[in-house]
Amino acid sequence: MQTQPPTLTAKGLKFQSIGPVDLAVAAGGCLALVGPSGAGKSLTLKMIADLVPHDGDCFIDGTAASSMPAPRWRSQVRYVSSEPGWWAPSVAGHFADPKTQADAMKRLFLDASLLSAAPDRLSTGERQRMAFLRAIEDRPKVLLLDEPTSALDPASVTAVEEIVRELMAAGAAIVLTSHDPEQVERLADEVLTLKKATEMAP
Ligand SMILES: Nc1ncnc2c1ncn2[C@@H]1O[C@H](COP(=O)(O)OP(=O)(O)OP(=O)(O)O)[C@@H](O)[C@H]1O
Repeated sequence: MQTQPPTLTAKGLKFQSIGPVDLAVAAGGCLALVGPSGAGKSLTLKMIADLVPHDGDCFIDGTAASSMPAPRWRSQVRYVSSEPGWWAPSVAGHFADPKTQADAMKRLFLDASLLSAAPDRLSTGERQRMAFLRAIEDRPKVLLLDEPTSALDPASVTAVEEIVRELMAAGAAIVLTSHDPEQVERLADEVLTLKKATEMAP
């Protein structure tokens, strides 16, 4: 049960047939968005991150996203896609300070040499773990994890979940999508089920 005021609040989020979605997550909390494929889980995370046009608004510690420039909102609210994009020639080019990643990479079974590699040379699972590390480098207040371990082996899943728990303990508010009910059980303290628009028709 959440006893402190929420870090993240979303009210009336709506994009085409998805929503309206209301939610709230406190510091240290994890809300899981679940539901069938196509129900709008990823789009809801993208609306929260202000990456797609939408109705409704989100608030961080009571301040509306609509009241601040988008870059300021996105510096606090980070969307971690299950299919991350890469823009620099090397993996290292996506970090402010790649040297600080050595310990975390070791924990996630990632060889240090991957930093100097081109992103498209990495395996899907390596890219997913590096994108996760990239997203948490500056410890955003709100982390939106979209199927964060979909391409990972069980040991790497456990290692990523350990880091997620540490971020929560340090005060991050997490919104997670996952098709793995056991992962939802392990990480989330609240669950919000989204339905496909056709299921909601009277
Ligand atoms: N940018 C977009 N514009 C219009 N429709 C979109 C857009 N992105 C996704 N959709 C559609 O919205 C619906 C919800 O997509 P979304 O990716 O949020 O589903 P999801 O619940 O995350 O599914 P999955 O579990 O398969 O990842 C889908 O029918 C999808 O085709």
